[in-house]
Order: sequence, then structure tokens, then C-alpha cells
Amino acid sequence: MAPRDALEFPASDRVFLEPHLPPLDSSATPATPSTTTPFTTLTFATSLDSALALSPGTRTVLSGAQSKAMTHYLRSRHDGILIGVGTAVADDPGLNCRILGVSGYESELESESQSLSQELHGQPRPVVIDPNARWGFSEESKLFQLCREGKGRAPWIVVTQATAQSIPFDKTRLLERYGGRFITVSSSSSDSLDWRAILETLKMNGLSSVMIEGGGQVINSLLEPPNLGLIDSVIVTIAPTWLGRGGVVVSPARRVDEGGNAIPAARLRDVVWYPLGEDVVLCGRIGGVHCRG
Ligand SMILES: NC(=O)c1ccc[n+]([C@@H]2O[C@H](COP(=O)([O-])OP(=O)(O)OC[C@H]3O[C@@H](n4cnc5c(N)ncnc54)[C@H](OP(=O)(O)O)[C@@H]3O)[C@@H](O)[C@H]2O)c1
Ligand SMILES: Nc1nc(=O)c(N)c(NC[C@H](O)[C@H](O)[C@H](O)COP(=O)(O)O)[nH]1
Repeated sequence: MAPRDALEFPASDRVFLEPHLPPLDSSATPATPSTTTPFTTLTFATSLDSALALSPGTRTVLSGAQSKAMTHYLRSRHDGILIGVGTAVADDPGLNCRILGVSGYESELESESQSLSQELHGQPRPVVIDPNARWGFSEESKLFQLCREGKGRAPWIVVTQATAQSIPFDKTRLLERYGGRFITVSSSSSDSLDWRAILETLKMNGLSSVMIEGGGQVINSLLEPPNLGLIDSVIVTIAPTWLGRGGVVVSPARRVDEGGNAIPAARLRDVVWYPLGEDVVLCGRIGGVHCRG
């Protein structure tokens, strides 16, 4: 019997997503040739007033059942799933995939035929951007509970070189005991990490595709001109609600042209809208500026 919390996302609802997803065979050439960074999908759920959560440090469920199942399907199609430490602290997330059929969520028949070699198939590698290693994870953290149950992978935690020198040994030991590790990335300034350097490091460590789920700071910094070209695909769930002021909002920094006139920060092209339950899912690619290596 499949676990009670296994999710189902019908094949008929997967078709519209396909052109916006990493190629199934990661050795196949992606839409825009790039050798140094993974296929990168920016995906999140937002309200009608562009909020991710009711207030900073809190978790707000925006996605309905069908769009939540879609997000888990996206997780099964990416090697890595990336969040900022703000989300790790606020949400205590599982960051695993609960689609029926992936490791830990097989139907009885599947689990019998599952060979060891396919251990944790369909489960993405969680990645937490935590330059100062301030995430107070423990054995009780949801991520590690899921690891113990064979339902998810342990995280890679991205820190600065300076921070790497001073991480308490017991933290490193706990992480490595579950198969996770700290990864250092050279910082562009005191504790701000360059997104190209982060993504190149993940690719060098074997991740051919990464979905970035947030939170606010992460999304807003990726929507700034120097980083726009790093994003291959954008998939946004829009929920029919206004969360009101004071929430965690997606609204990148203002952009001006040479004449100092305000211009849109970014725009999508190849846009598709797809209703899922009461939500609607928007897919597209970043238009205009492309500054790939
Ligand atoms: N609706 C959704 O789809 C969704 C998705 C994700 C999260 N959320 C919500 O969003 C909220 C969290 O968002 P948030 O803005 O507070 O936090 P966040 O974006 O998750 O994390 C921000 C922190 O991550 C680190 N960081 C991010 N980018 C970095 C970079 N390039 N270089 C160095 N450090 C970097 C910094 O840590 P330091 O502060 O240590 O420097 C920064 O303060 C929560 O309420 C969560 O529930 C909603
Ligand atoms: N698609 C989506 N709809 C939402 O309503 C919502 N709040 C998130 N939030 C994304 C964020 O990354 C959360 O931390 C993870 O969704 C945690 O969820 P899991 O424990 O991994 O299921 N994402």
C-alpha cells in the first residue's frame, strides 16, 4: 500500500509543463546551450498581491491540492531543490518528492521490484543557501526525519569559505552521517554569494538541473539583471487570494534605463497559463536579457 501522503499528478496535466522542464535525459542539449550551470527553474506559489507568505518567518499554504502535486512532480524532474536559509528556518521543510512511484512512495508492487541500484530515485538533493551557517538543524528537523524513513536525501548546505572554517564539528558530523555536506562557494562580498558561482558549483558536484523554490530574498535577487540569464524556466502557481500588506513579497529591485526612466524589471516570453483546481499555473522563459556564459 503506497504511503498515505503519496501524491498523484495525472499524465494529462504533465503535458503543458514538458517544454518548460529539464530534458529527461540530462545529457541531451538544453534549450540554451550552457555548459557551466545546471538547467535552472525558478518556481514558487504566490498570491494575487505577489506574496509568498503572510508575514516573514511564517509558512503560508497557498497551493491547492493539484498545484501542490504539480510542485512535487517538478521535484521529481530536477536533480536539486534550492531554498534560502530564511525558508529553512521559517518552514522546517521536507524538500522531498512525494509523487507516487518515487523512492519512499512506491506502491507495494513497485517497492518489491525496486532494485537497490535505484535507491532514492526521483528524490531531489535539497540545497540550502546559508552563508553564515545559521540554520539550527537537528535530528528532529523534517528533512532528517524523511532521510531516516528513506523518503528523501540529506541537504547540501552552501556556506562562505570564511564560515566553513568555524562550523561546529557536531553539525558537520550530523550532516555527513545522513549523507549531506557543507559546500563552500567563493563570496562576491562579505556574505553575499554570486549566483553563477553557486550554480556552477552545484553543476560541478553533479546536479544537471535545479529548481529554486524561494524564499523572497532568493527570488528577488535572481530577478535582478546580472542573474536573469541564469534562469532557464519560470513556473509560478497563482492562488486566488490576497494576503495583504506585511507579507513576504516577490517584487525585484526597480530598474531604470540609460535615461534614468523606470523600466520593467523582467518579462516572460513563451507564456502558457494552465488552470489547476482554483489556482492557475504560469510557465514562461525570461525574455530580453540573456547573459549566459
Ligand atoms: N510560497 C512559496 O512558494 C514560498 C517558497 C519559499 C519560501 N516561502 C516563504 O518565504 C519566506 C522566506 O523568505 P525570506 O526572504 O525570508 O528568506 P529566503 O529567501 O529563503 O532566505 C534568505 C537568506 O538566504 C541567504 N541568501 C540568499 N541568497 C543569498 C546569496 N546570493 N548569497 C548569500 N546568502 C544568500 C541569506 O542568509 P543570511 O541572512 O544568513 O545572510 C538571506 O538572508 C518564508 O515565509 C517562507 O515560508 C514561500
Ligand atoms: N508550491 C508551494 N506552495 C505553497 O503554498 C508554499 N507555501 C510553498 N512553499 C515552498 C517552500 O519551499 C516550502 O518550504 C516547501 O514547500 C516546504 O514544503 P515541504 O515540507 O517540502 O513539502 N510552495
